[in-house]
Amino acid sequence: MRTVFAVNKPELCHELFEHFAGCNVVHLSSVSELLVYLYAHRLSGEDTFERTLSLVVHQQPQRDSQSSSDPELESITTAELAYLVQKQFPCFSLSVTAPAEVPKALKHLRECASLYASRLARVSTWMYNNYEGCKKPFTGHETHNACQQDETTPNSSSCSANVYTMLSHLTRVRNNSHQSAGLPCTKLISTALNLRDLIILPKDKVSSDHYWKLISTWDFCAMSLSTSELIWCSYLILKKVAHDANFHISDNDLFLFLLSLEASYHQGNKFHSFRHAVDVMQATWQLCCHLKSHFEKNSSILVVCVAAIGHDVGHPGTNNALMCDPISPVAKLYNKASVLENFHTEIFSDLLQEHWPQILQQKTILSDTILATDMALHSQYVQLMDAGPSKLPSLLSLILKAADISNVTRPLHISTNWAVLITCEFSECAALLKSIQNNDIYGHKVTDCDEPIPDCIESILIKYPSIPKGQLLFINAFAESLFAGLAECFQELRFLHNNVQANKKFWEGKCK
Ligand SMILES: Nc1ncnc2c1ncn2[C@@H]1O[C@@H]2COP(=O)(O)O[C@H]2[C@H]1O
Repeated sequence: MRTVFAVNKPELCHELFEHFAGCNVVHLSSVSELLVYLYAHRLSGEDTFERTLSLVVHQQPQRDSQSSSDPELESITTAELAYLVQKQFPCFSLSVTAPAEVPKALKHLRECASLYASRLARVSTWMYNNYEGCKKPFTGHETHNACQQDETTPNSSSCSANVYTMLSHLTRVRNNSHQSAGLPCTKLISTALNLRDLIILPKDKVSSDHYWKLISTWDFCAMSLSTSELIWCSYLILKKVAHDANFHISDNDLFLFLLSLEASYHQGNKFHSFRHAVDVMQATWQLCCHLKSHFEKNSSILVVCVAAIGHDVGHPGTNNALMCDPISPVAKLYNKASVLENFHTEIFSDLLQEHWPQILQQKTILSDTILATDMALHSQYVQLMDAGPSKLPSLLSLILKAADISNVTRPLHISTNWAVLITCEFSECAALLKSIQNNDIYGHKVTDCDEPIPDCIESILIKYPSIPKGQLLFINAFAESLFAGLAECFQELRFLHNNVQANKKFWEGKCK
């Protein structure tokens, strides 16, 4: 079922009723109402806008039309709305069209439906489909048929129903980077909407004290938080470290940055989602607090926390091996070197350019720390740590690298929950590999392991018997050497090594 959003012209549906058969039609009276609808449904989880292809039908406003909402936002053209939607909701498969183009647009959506038929089909589409978006770069000022629609089949490179692919995301970002400023999206939205109103917290937990206590301990459990709560915790941390670093950003702009970042992660990923990013940022911030005396500038703490929350942006929920074999269009662009990490860095830099350009004054720290999370470089970092203080890699890179795998140092029940999620993601990768070998990428129906994680560890181990061995393998191959090395170099981080040792002991007991 496709969702059609009829914006700013309710009678649209009567004129186009025959074309909307089988669609869920949502009437919205303005662009700001559309934005609020998208943010609210994304935050509540009611709709990720990633699993199906939706259509926004927008009537070009009359020159003299008056709007009850923000006049500047409501007077944008349909092409400008298409540009704004792509910019603010990068991972959404949401096409914007004028009424005249509806029949053709819906035909394209139907043709592309197979690309979204299952989790596996979506992941394959994101990674391997070579649709690169609208060929001509959007300046945001074109007329509404800027995106030349092509009649070819959906699986080829030119299904122009704004199907999300990693290549289209990167192509748009690269088009943006060498263009003069396009539509001032951030200004338009932050002027029209009070974004704090979108962050709905549980009634009994509205006070910041509750969340401040949560984020200030190593027992932080990102799994137990809603998307709104994750955004609220991120806001509290970033507001604090930005204040300490004298980097000013208004609350509304910080919320808009976080909302756009959340919409740039795939909510359906088991492990590599916005939730993981917030967990890594909270760990990064806590490690910086433990190592405060080692920092000359508070801006370093801000930049590494920002790098942490953006370090996996746009992650497809697989890994570099699957990005390179079969070779994906994005892997070709990076010559198979740290493909995902380079992708995250480019995508995140574009997002910061739009929402928090001041951070890009430290672009090198941002890219170095994100690239340090490539596990192919793991042994180099461990050897450098063992080589003594003079060879020590950048402390900021070590901190983000440690935070990225710090789930194995969290209290056992929290660590076990992360182990379930990574185990589900690994099994999806195995299913994808199998479908590639069977040359059946789009047709394969892998069962989403969307089931809730069992409450107690014993039930988890009955349901996921491979976890003890998998955790031991990972701790012995990667985590123990890193956290032992960090404990040697920084006494303040000994607790990490103690925690991973305790968890390892538990897993050894389960493997007997
Ligand atoms: N608890 C865990 N068990 C097994 N592998 C893990 C665990 N946590 C992190 N990883 C792996 O460590 C990798 C760190 O980089 P990535 O986030 O790309 O992908 C991560 C996973 O492949």
